[in-house]
Amino acid sequence: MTVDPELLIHSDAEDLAFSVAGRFITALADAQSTGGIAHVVLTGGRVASVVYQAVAESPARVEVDWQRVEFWWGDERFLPEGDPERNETQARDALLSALDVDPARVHPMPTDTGQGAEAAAAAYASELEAAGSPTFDVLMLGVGPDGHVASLFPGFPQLEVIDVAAVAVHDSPKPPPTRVSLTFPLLDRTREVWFVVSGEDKADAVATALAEGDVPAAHPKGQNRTLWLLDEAAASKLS
Ligand SMILES: O=C(O)[C@H](O)[C@@H](O)[C@H](O)[C@H](O)COP(=O)(O)O
Repeated sequence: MTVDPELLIHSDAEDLAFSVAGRFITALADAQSTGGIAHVVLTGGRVASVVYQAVAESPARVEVDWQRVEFWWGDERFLPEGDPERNETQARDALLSALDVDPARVHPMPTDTGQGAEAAAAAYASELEAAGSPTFDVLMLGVGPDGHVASLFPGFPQLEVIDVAAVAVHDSPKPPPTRVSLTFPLLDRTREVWFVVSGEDKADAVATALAEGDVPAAHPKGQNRTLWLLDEAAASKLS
């Protein structure tokens, strides 16, 4: 059963980032209090990076046992290890390096070692299965101006894929061109889906998605909650 989206609108990008950081810490602490291990799915992009920084700098981070958090990614730019453009690199620099995480519980999508993005996607699907195909506690998503989420872009065939957990994406309209992404069924295998969106350039995509229009961001729904965590600029086209 999925529930209607909830909107929380913040004055600006900084207020949004600090609010999401606090919510993130609380959600992980709550998940640990009931289930022991918390599973979270990270996203890429500028807004996410600011949120990660705010988490890393928050005094409240001590509320979470970071050794008992499993970190997954919703998508990845398919690049060599350590490439600054990888979502993994961004998350390690802004968040993970500041926390006492268990390296065995950090699951980046494969780097480009010449094996191809299809093999990387299959390997990630296998890693998720080997981990017991967990339901994620929190899945964070940025939203593109075109309404993409993760690396699921409007009009791309990956939007229709429901029989595998992860797919390769080529010719992405957002560089770099080759990516790996979770599919919609995996994005929905989540207790709480959070869309974290800032900026006027996203306002049309936000309004279209919330009106159940034809954009990828209209699809992901949490099993318990779907939160749209916005700043006023991103919410400016909502009636
Ligand atoms: O690999 C990526 O770029 C992200 O996963 C992508 O889905 C991102 O979250 C959105 O494009 C929003 O990015 P911004 O926050 O930078 O606008």
